[in-house]
Amino acid sequence: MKVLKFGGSSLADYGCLQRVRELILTQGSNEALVVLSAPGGVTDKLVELCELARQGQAYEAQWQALTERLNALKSQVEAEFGEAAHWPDLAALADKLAGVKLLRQCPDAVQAYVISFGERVSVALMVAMLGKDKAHYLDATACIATNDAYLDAEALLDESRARFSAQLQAHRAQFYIMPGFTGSNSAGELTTLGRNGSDYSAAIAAACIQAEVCQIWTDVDGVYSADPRLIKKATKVNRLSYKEAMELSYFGAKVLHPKTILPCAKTGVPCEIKNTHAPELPGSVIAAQGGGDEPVKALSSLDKLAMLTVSGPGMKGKVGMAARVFSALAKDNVSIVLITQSSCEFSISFCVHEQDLPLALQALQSAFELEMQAQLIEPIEVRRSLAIVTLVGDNMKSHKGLAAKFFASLAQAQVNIVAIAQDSTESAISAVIQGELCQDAVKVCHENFFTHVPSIDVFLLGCGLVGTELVAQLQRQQSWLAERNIKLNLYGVANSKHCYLNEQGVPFERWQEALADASEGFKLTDLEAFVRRNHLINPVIVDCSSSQQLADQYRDFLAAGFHVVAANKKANTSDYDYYQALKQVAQQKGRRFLYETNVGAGLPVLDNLQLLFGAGDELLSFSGILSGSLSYIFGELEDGLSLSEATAKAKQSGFTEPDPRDDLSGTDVARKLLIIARESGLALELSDIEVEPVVPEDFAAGSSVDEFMARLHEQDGAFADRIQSAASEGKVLRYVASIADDRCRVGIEAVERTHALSDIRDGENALAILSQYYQPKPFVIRGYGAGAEVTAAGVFADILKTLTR
Ligand SMILES: NC(=O)C1=CN([C@@H]2O[C@H](COP(=O)(O)OP(=O)(O)OC[C@H]3O[C@@H](n4cnc5c(N)ncnc54)[C@H](OP(=O)(O)O)[C@@H]3O)[C@@H](O)[C@H]2O)C=CC1
Ligand SMILES: N[C@@H](CC=O)C(=O)O
Repeated sequence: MKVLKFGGSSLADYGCLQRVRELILTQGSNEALVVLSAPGGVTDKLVELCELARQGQAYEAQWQALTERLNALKSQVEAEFGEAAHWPDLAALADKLAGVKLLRQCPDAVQAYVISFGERVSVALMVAMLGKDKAHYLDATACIATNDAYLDAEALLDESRARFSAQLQAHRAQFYIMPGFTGSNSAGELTTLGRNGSDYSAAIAAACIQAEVCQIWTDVDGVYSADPRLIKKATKVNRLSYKEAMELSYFGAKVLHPKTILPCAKTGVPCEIKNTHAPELPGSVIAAQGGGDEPVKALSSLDKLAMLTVSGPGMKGKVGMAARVFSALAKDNVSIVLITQSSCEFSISFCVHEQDLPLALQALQSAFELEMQAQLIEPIEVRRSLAIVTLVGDNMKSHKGLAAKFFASLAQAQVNIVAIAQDSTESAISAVIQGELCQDAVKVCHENFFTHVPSIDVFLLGCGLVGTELVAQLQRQQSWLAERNIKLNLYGVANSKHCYLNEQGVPFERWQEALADASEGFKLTDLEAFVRRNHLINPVIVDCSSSQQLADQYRDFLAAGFHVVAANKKANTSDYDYYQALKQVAQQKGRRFLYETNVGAGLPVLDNLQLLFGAGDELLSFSGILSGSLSYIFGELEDGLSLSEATAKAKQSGFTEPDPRDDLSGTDVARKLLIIARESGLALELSDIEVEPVVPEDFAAGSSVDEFMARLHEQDGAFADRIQSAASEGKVLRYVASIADDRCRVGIEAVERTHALSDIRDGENALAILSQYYQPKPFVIRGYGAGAEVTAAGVFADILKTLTR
């Protein structure tokens, strides 16, 4: 025989009742024992009425409304099925409430009687709907034997088994319909099994009759990998072990009452969670073997907790202290959710439900009064508003690194861990955290443990030449990314005046219009709020501006939990302390600071240097052409173009800096050389680089970019002479950067036509690195070192690197 249990949400109105009737009838000619909760909301209302009556307040109007609701259901059922419902005695219930109001007292036994009324109503209605020839009203008080706790009774399985057997034999029927939530003590008085105790009733029944299955019908598809109200991407878990289900329900999973599993586990009856509204879907099966290879099945969270710490010199090495702590709490019926003890035995910490905190404190203070007076025990420390996040999975024991991943995920969510606990079977690992961060913690942990598509959440600052090309590449590469199982979201774009953020992602087709319409400029606090609101776990700020003001904020970006990807060279060429600080804060925060495009645009220059020098190599000397624009300009000069014409063409081709004076002054090359020097271990400042500008410093100063470009032809003559004179010696001019003998220099050099650098033009860069390992022939990198496309591609590659640590 099967046991089927239907919860309150499945019985809320007449339509629901009909659906349940049909589901029962799908059993065909098979017998079934059906356990029913009260119609949705009825038990809560009865509890409220009891409380109002106990306080001597008016409850009558609400009572009236409740009885009207229930009587309306009864009339509907009787009219439809022509069968009189075996209606519970509402008048007796009204008398009880009146008595409570008169006495201003509500003994537990009375309360149990009142609040269990709804279940009897459900059963009366369902028996009438199924017909008395088929269905029998199975009296739960005659079947479930419990202890004397009227409001949170424990079932006595052996005695209940005998009672069930007798009752089923005495009343033969196809369907036994039994009210959930109730039993009776040895005196025959009605007891209740704790809130939502109907699941427990069903499990007890299933265990007692050794049912083939205990089906819990509810309003969700089964047990989820996390609370689906919190986590949109939560998925149904098909199969769990009893242990996994117990851990989950104990630590907050709402779908099952914690006490439900034990009777099933004891007798090996499988338990199945199914959705009344989608009965065709397979539910979640809970059985002896959880099955599946996944190490973590689900995660749950429990909030509104407080942690108490008992500590002091009197604790250390003293036998029986823990026992005294816990028996003091047990005496007052305080349930302990989680316990941890310091390894030096100096303190014991444990969590209780916040509602139990006053009782727990009082119990401990009176138990340790003398020790406290003697200062052997310190005043009990209390931390309120805590939560527990728990990972559950039987297979965790055979996998390494899960705890590390769990704690790293909590760190990623910026959550501080207050305490941790793991049971010795390694089926559950729990962290106590601040309650207000519980949702963040669950979201990040779920993303890391269950979402197998890693995501990168990009905010692009600077949408000029490089930034615009980057957006185009992000759009173009979406399917390439999807094939590689990567979700790359562009959530924000900003220029110097506007910042556009969109929780659905920036629309690729009209991002420029959206940005132009945005009213506010970029503020880090807005991005932080956005990330928090949307629970993003891999946010990346991409700087494709040349703004010093943004570069100065990288430390804050990293500290706020963003990765930083920079095409902008200004942070790495700020003072050396800042350059160092950025690396440190990135390391501390577990975030990446990536800037491959700072030197050689898309060429893999800095990655290679970091690999070489990170593996113990040492730089001996360096020489190369580091400027795409100057490589282009000097090549064009060789072909007969003037300096002003060549510069205009370089600018048009996207090789120059936003302000071409940065190139012609040698500053941009000096920045790149400084970065190479720093990456090689030299603690230099920008002022340490000797710079020979292409055009005199005073010529470049004080005008706008347009004015400068308009006047540049004034330098054409002098430059033509220089080219001419080099040519007469069979040489060409190149803008060369070098590090040799602790001297860093950038400037114009006349090189033989046979020299390797004479060939470098058209925007190409070339770098020759002579090192301990690479000598006498240098390690050489060559390729296009400027231009929107290669630079954006380099930025793109850096963005992808944020997925790896
Ligand atoms: N071109 C190349 O080959 C390479 C370039 N780079 C680097 O890439 C960066 C971008 O170059 P490029 O695209 O040519 O520059 P652009 O001048 O074309 O674009 C710069 C962008 O940055 C924006 N911006 C400026 N200040 C801010 C701010 N405070 N907040 C947000 N956005 C801001 C500008 O906004 P607005 O339009 O409102 O002024 C503009 O959108 C530079 O640092 C450059 O050195 C690196 C390697 C190679
Ligand atoms: N303006 C720069 C662009 C890359 O950093 C150059 O000319 O190389």
